[in-house]
Amino acid sequence: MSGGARFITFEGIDGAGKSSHIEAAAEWLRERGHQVRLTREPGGTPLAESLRELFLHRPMDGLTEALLVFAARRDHLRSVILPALAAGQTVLCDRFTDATFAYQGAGRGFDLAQLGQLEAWVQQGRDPDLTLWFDVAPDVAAQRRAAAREADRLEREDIDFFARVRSGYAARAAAAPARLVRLDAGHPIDTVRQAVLACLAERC
Ligand SMILES: Nc1ncnc2c1ncn2[C@@H]1O[C@H](COP(=O)(O)OP(=O)(O)OP(=O)(O)O)[C@@H](O)[C@H]1O
Ligand SMILES: Cc1cn([C@H]2C[C@H](O)[C@@H](COP(=O)(O)O)O2)c(=O)[nH]c1=O
Repeated sequence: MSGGARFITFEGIDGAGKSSHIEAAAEWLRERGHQVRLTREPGGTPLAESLRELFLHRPMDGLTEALLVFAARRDHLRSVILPALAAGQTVLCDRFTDATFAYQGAGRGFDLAQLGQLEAWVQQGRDPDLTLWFDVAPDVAAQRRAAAREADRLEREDIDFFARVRSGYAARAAAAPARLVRLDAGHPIDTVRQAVLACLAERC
């Protein structure tokens, strides 16, 4: 195993296709000697999974959303992510704090400086080493979601909301270009998978 990125997050608007690629990424890394821990946000611990259920299905405002995801993240970090990294594992996480800036920040209009304070307080500098941002047009993502499943509370938001969330990801990518890699998720799924594996080959 080479000594590259070990905390890797997968991001994008709902329906971009990121979850479709995490298992293949894990398999590719395992074949190269990594011990892989797969997890997700909100969630990843019993407490955080309980918060996820509330988050996805109960009505609440943007501040409550932000506080809930950071509470879940605190439990997830201390119980799962940090111990796994300390044990030398590679952590693949389906969403992390970029999602909070994109959804609660750009999507809901929550104050970005306040989100930055929560980020610093909860993470104490532990950012992902690498983030794969699956970028796709909101109308394409909406078609994929409609064909795949029933919408949860967030997925019932309109196209304008997802356009703002997408712009939130673009802003995060512009602010951290060495960490956040944009993949064009509008391509066919096999093409996207090749791009994911090429990125891992370069960075892990
Ligand atoms: N490149 C692609 N082209 C066409 N369909 C795709 C592509 N990638 C994924 N899909 C399909 O789109 C649907 C949504 O994919 P997936 O659940 O991976 O998205 P997601 O970004 O993880 O969404 P969410 O974050 O809301 O869970 C699935 O039915 C999946 O098979
Ligand atoms: C971490 C995080 C997530 N969200 C939103 C994004 C999605 O709509 C859901 C999670 O569903 P998924 O199918 O597991 O992707 O939660 C958010 O708004 N803020 C966050 O910080």
